[in-house]
Amino acid sequence: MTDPIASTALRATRLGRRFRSGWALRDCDFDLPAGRITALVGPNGAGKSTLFHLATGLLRPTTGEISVFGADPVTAEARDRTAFLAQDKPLYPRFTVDETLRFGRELNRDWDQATAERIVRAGDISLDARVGTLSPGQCTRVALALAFGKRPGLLLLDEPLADLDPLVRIEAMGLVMAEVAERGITVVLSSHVLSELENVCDHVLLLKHGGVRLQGDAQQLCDDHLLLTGRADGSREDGLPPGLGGATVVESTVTGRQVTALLRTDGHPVDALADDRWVTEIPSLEDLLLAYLRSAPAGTATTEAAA
Ligand SMILES: Nc1ncnc2c1ncn2[C@@H]1O[C@H](COP(=O)(O)OP(=O)(O)OP(=O)(O)O)[C@@H](O)[C@H]1O
Repeated sequence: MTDPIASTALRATRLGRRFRSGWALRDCDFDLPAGRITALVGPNGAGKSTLFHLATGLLRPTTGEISVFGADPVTAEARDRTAFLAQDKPLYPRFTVDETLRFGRELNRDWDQATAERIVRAGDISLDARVGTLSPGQCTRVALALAFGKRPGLLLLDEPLADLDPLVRIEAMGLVMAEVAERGITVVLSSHVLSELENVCDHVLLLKHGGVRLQGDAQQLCDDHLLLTGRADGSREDGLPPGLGGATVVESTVTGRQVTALLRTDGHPVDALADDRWVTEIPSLEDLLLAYLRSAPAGTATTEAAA
């Protein structure tokens, strides 16, 4: 039998963090599987950065616990295995690239100089260049070289590509994915660009108002839902037909006479949708995440002005 602790990279139990302004995270329970790429999604202020800071030991929980491969994030064991990259990459502009990598080598016992140099050289960046003279895309590459040079088991990426133009962004994402695939690194990636997550992530953690709203295997979550369109039924306010059985309405929008809805069915057939008035399909990951991000608390419908 697999050891559930060994196969879990990041685990939170009743995790909460309060600031003066209130709770940033509250009562969060989740397990992020090792060797997978998790999309960490949530609206502004949902608590994503707070979660990264708790996972790296930069912040301590107010309540509950968080562990990295079973260890407290402030321990050397956890720190050695974790690399963290945020949008504001903490590089010293006066250092050369070579000095920056030397800094990484001195701070990390298990440093992989060959990988770090390869990542830098692949971007045509001279080791003698001063960091302050590099473009944002080149700085990202150097920051990624530092992160991968650490040989991390867990790579935490807090919107590290947000300031890059689309082409550089695609290139940087390609670099991350190639390195991750080669080494079986666990990744938690936060991004507001949902279309980008679809191709790279196979697990999902969606936060809203400081709580876990959705989590699980990305494909399974899509399979557990139905995207539905059809002519609004007059018998319910949300335009959906009566008799949806055990299905939960995540979001429904009535536009004119048309209703679009996302239902959680957990794979069970819904008889009320069997007739040809309704078109149903498995949602894409982007459709699924958007519906949960937009949705009011369970069961509330939104009605848009008639077109
Ligand atoms: N150091 C801090 N001091 C006080 N409040 C904070 C601090 N850090 C975060 N918060 C508050 O905690 C809440 C969650 O913030 P957090 O930055 O974790 O959200 P986020 O999901 O990363 O948002 P974004 O997508 O905008 O980056 C917000 O209300 C924020 O104002």
